[in-house]
Amino acid sequence: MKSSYVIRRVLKYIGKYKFSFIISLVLTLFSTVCTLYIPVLAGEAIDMIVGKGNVNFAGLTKILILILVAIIIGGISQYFTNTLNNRMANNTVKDMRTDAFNNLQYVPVSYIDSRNTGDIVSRVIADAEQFSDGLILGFQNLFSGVITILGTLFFMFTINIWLALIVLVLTPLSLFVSKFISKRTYKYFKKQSEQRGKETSYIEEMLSNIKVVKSYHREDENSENFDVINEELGKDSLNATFFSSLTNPCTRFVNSIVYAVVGLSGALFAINGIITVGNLSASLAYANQYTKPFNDITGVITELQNAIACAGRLLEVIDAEKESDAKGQLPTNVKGDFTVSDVAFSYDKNKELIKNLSFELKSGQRLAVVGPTGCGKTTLINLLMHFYDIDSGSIKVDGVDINTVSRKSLRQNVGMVLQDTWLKSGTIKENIVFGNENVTDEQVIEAAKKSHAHSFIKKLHNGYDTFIGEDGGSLSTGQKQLICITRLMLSPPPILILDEATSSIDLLTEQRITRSFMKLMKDRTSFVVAHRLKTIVESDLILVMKDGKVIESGTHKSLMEQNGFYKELYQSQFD
Ligand SMILES: Nc1ncnc2c1ncn2[C@@H]1O[C@H](COP(=O)(O)OP(=O)(O)OP(=O)(O)O)[C@@H](O)[C@H]1O
Repeated sequence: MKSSYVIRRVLKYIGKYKFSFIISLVLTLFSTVCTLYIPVLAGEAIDMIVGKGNVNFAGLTKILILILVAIIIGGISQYFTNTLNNRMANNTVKDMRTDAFNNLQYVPVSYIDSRNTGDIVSRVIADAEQFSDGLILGFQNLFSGVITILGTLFFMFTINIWLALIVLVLTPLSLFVSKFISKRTYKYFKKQSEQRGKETSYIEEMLSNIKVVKSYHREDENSENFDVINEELGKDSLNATFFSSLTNPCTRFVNSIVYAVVGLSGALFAINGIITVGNLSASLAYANQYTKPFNDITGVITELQNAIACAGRLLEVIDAEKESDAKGQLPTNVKGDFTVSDVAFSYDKNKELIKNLSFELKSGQRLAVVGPTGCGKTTLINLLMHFYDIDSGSIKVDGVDINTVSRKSLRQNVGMVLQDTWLKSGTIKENIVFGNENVTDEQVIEAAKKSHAHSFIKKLHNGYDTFIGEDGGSLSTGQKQLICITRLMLSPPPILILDEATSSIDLLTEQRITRSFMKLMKDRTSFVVAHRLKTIVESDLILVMKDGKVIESGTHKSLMEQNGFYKELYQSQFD
């Protein structure tokens, strides 16, 4: 994404808070002018103290009151500016995060499938956070820095044109030093955060695979790999700290040069009566703080460049193209007749996967899809659910092409139980009633009894009120599937899809799942992706797939009689 485009888009988001933005700018102007005016007042005060017995107390009191007022107004303005800036930056980032998350709900499944989930999460969380930090710093330092430099020069020119010119001539030195330091500091801080990211993901990867690590005796090698990453992080952190700690001494050094030159020339002017002692003192005060805003501005500019890069990554998620959808609706009482005609589909358009797929399933019938791993069973489910668009052919439900109806209208008629179950963190009951909130406790228990989940749920320490963490917590794969089946049992849709759990579940739970799903499937059109063939012998139609193609189809009996791949597969599981 081009920086100019990102800036335009970000300004559009900030535009929503333009009222706060304008107030913040006005308050910054107030606080900076107040701060800059204090040396002038202090100079005037000094000029009122001429010598012993020659002090203008009345004028001095007035000036001291003015200084106090300037300090109070400056302080209050700064407090409100900071509050407004923080609120604006947080709200802008909050709006962008909301847009990104909302857009992710509507992007095609292929968008998520083809990307690293960790990367998407990092864009919405970490990049947004860095963008917010950059924005706050930008709001706070950029405008005030510019006003401080212009204000300082303005006040100095009004005090004495020659002293002001000396400061102006020394400006490039301030610019050069601050640019030199901030460039290097930024470079090493960036390397440090990249390296930190690497170290975090390495630790995460090793801890989440600790059993594999131990079973392959990789402990020592892992420690060595970690040492290399850690060493690199140490070096980058040291460099970053070194350059950032140079900021203060270098700023002071340049300031001291400006201060010394202004002090020396000012003293000569004062001796010759060109300026007063008060004016000299005011000029010295300005010279003393002249370099700081240059540091602030250069720091902010590098920080803003980083923030723009982060905003660009976030905007890519916000702008990701939404899935197109048809407007049509399926009839209200879907029967569940399926006609799949000559369907072709591939994820990678150069690598053919499903071709010439055709079958017909009448309402209430059961279809089982079997075949070796990677043959395209889950892909077929993806197509039936319209998660992916087919390349050619047609899929019709009750005679209506699914391409002509909205995805929601299709999916609300389909209940799915996948191997990767989706459970939210909450109680068992909350997970069962999900999407069906108006049901009673009795209905929940009745559904759980039907799905054979009741017996294990009641043994949990808090029964239906047991809290399960994200992704089912400590429940087994089979138990999670039983909860999902119970969820469907509460109000079963006319079409069902079950991707059977693999060998990771015990035989008893598997039998329970099969029994409960059989109950659910009664009189409903259902698709079962079968891994264990004995569960599908009673299916009305069995599709045997290999390399994306249906190589055999029929009932269990007819397929066994064909003496082909199915028979081989079936026998291999029982021999
Ligand atoms: N999102 C995707 N993008 C690209 N290729 C994919 C994607 N999903 C699956 N594939 C590929 O498509 C082929 C079929 O995969 P699919 O998941 O349908 O197999 P499967 O029969 O369900 O396998 P299993 O029994 O192991 O679950 C495989 O070669 C797989 O690598």
